[in-house]
This record gives sequence, structure tokens and C-alpha cells, in this order.
Amino acid sequence: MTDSDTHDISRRRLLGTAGAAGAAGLVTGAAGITAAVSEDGSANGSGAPGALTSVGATAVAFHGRHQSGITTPLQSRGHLVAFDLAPGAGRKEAAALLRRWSATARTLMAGGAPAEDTDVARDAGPSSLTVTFGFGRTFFDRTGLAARRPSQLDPLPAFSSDALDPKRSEGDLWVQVGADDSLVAFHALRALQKDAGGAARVRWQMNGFNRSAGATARPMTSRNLMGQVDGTNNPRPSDPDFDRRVFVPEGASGPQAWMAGGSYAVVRRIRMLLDDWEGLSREKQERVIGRRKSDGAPLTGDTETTPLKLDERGPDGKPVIPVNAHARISAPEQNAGAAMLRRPFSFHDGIGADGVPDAGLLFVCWQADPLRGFVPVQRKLDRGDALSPFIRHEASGLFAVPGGAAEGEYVGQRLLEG
Ligand SMILES: C=CC1=C(C)c2cc3[nH]c(cc4nc(cc5[nH]c(cc1n2)c(C)c5CCC(=O)O)C(CCC(=O)O)=C4C)c(C)c3C=C
Ligand SMILES: [Fe+2]
Repeated sequence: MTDSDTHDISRRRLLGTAGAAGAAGLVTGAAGITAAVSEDGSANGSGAPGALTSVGATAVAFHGRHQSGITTPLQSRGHLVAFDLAPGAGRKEAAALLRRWSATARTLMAGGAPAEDTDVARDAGPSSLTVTFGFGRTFFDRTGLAARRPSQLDPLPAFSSDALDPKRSEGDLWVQVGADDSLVAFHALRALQKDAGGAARVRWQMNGFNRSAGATARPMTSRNLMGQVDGTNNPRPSDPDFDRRVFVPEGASGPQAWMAGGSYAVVRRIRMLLDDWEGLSREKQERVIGRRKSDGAPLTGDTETTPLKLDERGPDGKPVIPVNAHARISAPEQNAGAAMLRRPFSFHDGIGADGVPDAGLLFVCWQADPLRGFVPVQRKLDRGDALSPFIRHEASGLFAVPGGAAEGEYVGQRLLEG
């Protein structure tokens, strides 16, 4: 029996629901958003139970040169989970686990359900589900693969503003689940946890969110919990140097040959000190970042996508974008070209005894080499970012995320069986 035989791909009737949506009528709105609507105008249509809108029906490919969840548009729900291998589990058990995880991810991302399903996502489509797998530094010692551990996984330097909790940091294995439906994301997370069986145990878990998919007529850059437009100056896949910045090149040699097509994820749980932040006037908040809150445009004017004029001075002779503004200090031109792809989720884990929300940013950034991405930029921010008094880095992880699995392969096979 093959892996896919053990899963009932038709259970959630992806094709059936697509057909039903077709029967109800597929429309493309002015914004280019396609949705299933019925004659009575309801999204599902009373005559088509289980029909999906394009949000539910959208599927992301599991197989490919890169894993999903890196260049995939931000999803509305995310779970970040680190696992440690169980005592006694080594390379053989890890390989079997990655094989199981890959089969489950492939099935769920296509809208199927695992055997003995819980039905949590029964009426849902794939909802842009992605599952991304990575290896932490400690994985290589536990599996006897230390000789194949890339130097890019060397520990991140300590930063003066770090207040890191080791129990919520690092881990042998890392899984990122993203979806545009919370039930679909939970369903996947639970299935992956069950797959881990006796081979690995959850070390930490963080849950995050972004704006609901399809909520705005024109997809726009997301906002974070400080109210800023966040993600504007991310590298774009159409940039000529995007691949070089984000992915390990094909033909990489030495200990990271198995990482071709992969990327390194830096994960930081960054608490926002929201009472302090919200106590600032809007003008002061905008000077902290160097951009307007309303539309994300630089303080030097125009629109969100207009480049920052870092040399422009105001009537008082001072730079319009302050010297310690976050967007100035983190810009590639201030960091010898260092850049990363930021792909975060917001988090909110309740309100503390002091009445302040335990909320902030699950900062996830992707790069071909952390020493040419996160590290130099965070070093610079650590020395004088106007945002620093309003945030606290509480947990950290660095993970090697291998390239995508080819048909018939599982994620990490080139490391575990190479
Ligand atoms: C070390 C990397 C970075 C950390 C940590 C970080 C935390 C952080 N950032 C914001 C809000 C914004 N960041 C913005 C831009 C921006 N930030 C980084 C890096 C880190 N941010 C970079 C590389 C950039 C792009 C700089 C550029 O090229 O201009 C912005 C502006 C809009 C944008 O370009 O995205 C905002 C807003 C928060 C709230 C935060 C921690 C909680
Ligand atoms: Fe930032």
C-alpha cells in the first residue's frame, strides 16, 4: 500500500465542491476575486451545500522546487510548532517521521483527509493550507548527521535586547502550518502531532493570525498589532536577486548540498508593549518607523511603494526620516545589501495580570544565509532602533528548511537518505 492509499483524498470532495461551485456560478468581481455565489446571492447557495468560495477551494502545491509557506501569500491563520525527537529516536525514526509528515501534508494540502479522520475540516476545502518543515541545530547531533550540519545553523549571536525563554526557543524539528481557515489549520496541526507518535514530542507551539483572506476588495499589505502597514519593502519574487537572497542555490556544495532550493527561517516571538506604544501620539509613532500609519507611505511622501528619500531634510535641517527610524535602519542600503523575506503572523495569548495584552509579532523571516539576512540587520537594530523600547524579543529559533520534495520524495529525504 502506498502512502496516498492510506488517505482518502476524495473525503472532503474537493472536486465535488468545485463542481458544485460551478453549478452555483463562479463570478469574478471587480477586484478580480472569484467567488461561488448562488442566485439568492449567498456565498454557499442553498442548492449547493458544501460549495466553496475561492478562499476555501484554493490549493497550494506540495511538490516543487521550494517548500510551500515561504512565498505563499500570507494566510489568515498560522501555527508554529517545534518538536524534539524522543529519547532513543535517531536517524531511522526521523526519516520515517518525515515520510509520514510529508504524506499527510500532501493529502491535506490537496483537500483530502487522513485515515481515521476527526472530521474537523470536513466541509472545508484546502483553504491555501501549507505545511513547511525545518531542522534545528540539535537535530544533527541526535541523528548522527553532525557532519552535514551547515554552518548557517550556527547559533545566532546574543543581542542586548534579547529576553529569550529557552523553553520556547529552538527545537530539533520545526513545522509551520498556515491556512485561510482556522479549522483547516487546526486539523492539519492535530494530524501532524498524531503522526509524530512516539518519535517526537512538542517542545513549543505558537499560534498566529493575519487579516481574513478576501476581507478587503483589493488585497493590500497586512497590518500588525501596532497598526502599521508591515511588509511593504519585502523582496518580491519578480526582483532579479530574489532567489539569490531567499533560497540556497542549486549546486550548493559541502555540508549544505542537501539544502539546494531550501531556505533558513529565523523565528522570533516579539512581544509588543502596547500600552507604551499606544501612549505615543500618531506623529511620534510615525517617526519611530519613518512611514505614515494611514497608508504606509514614507514620511518623505507619495505612496506606500515610493522609495524612502533617506537624504531629505526638513525646514529644521533634520532628516525627515529620523536617523533611528526602524525603516531607515533596517533598509538593505544601510546594511551592505542584507535583506530577508519577512512573513509574520500576529499573536495574542490573552491579557496579563497587569492588564496588558500578551500580544505581538511571530516574526518569521526567510533568507539564503542568516549572516546575509537577519543577523546584520538585527545587530544594527539592536544598537539604536527607535522601535526597541516598544518591543521585547521573547523566543528565538533558527531552522534549515530544505527544498521542496519532488514527486515520490519526502521532505528532507536528501539529508536523511543521502
Ligand atoms: C531583524 C529584522 C527585523 C525585525 C526583528 C523587525 C521587527 C519589527 N518590524 C516591525 C515593523 C515594521 N518593519 C518594517 C520594515 C522592515 N523591517 C525589517 C526588519 C525587521 N523588523 C526590514 C528589513 C524592513 C524593510 C526595510 C526597508 O527595506 O525599507 C516596517 C515598514 C514597512 C515595511 O517595509 O514592511 C514596519 C512597519 C515591527 C512591528 C517589528 C517587531 C515587532
Ligand atoms: Fe521591521
